[in-house]
Amino acid sequence: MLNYQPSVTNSKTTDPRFELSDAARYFYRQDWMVGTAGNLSARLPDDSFWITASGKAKGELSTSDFVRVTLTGEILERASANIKPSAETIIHQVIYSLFPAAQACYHVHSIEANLVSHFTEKLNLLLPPLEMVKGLGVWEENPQVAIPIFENHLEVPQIAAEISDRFSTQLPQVPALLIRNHGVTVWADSLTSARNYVELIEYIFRYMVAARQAGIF
Ligand SMILES: CSCCC(=O)C(=O)COP(=O)(O)O
Ligand SMILES: [Zn+2]
Repeated sequence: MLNYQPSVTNSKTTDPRFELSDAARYFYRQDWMVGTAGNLSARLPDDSFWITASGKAKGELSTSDFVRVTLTGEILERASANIKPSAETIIHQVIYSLFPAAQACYHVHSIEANLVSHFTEKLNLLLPPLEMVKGLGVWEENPQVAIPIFENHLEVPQIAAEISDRFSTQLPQVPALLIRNHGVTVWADSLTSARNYVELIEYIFRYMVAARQAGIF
């Protein structure tokens, strides 16, 4: 068992579960975490991470709706034995293992993410060269940025293995990936940045759907 001792137990400033719950509520209100959809996590100093428990309504999370797990998926802390970590925890494990600077990993389901996942059959989806792309860390004129797409296998470990395999040889241009017919996952060096990345990428997806309807992109 790894030792993680928050300086003040359940303090809003030190316990990331409060900020994760706030973010989930915000995403729920945007229709990006409808019902139980999506999962959010935050890494702790000992490399374990808090992740949303599986099947919880994301608009009304409390601190007991989280599970603390290791990078290998071992459960360290939970409110009760019947609470399970997100069914997609292994994807968060892969992201934290591949990207040591990642402090948060957010996964949401939006209608637009599912629509744009059909704009190509390839492994990468080209994003429009919008100013918003700068918010994802690409400061180029007319940026040609693509987001990696993965197939939505029934077995989540297969999705995670494909993410791990592909990213081990080719790093993505932006800290985001799309699972076809499923949703987007972003990671960042802070919880605030992860929330911003979700908003930015969802804005870009909304633009792509609207632009396609207008015959632009
Ligand atoms: C209704 S969402 C289906 C499962 C899923 O894709 C998801 O993001 C939520 O799963 P979790 O186990 O994290 O609640
Ligand atoms: Zn999901």
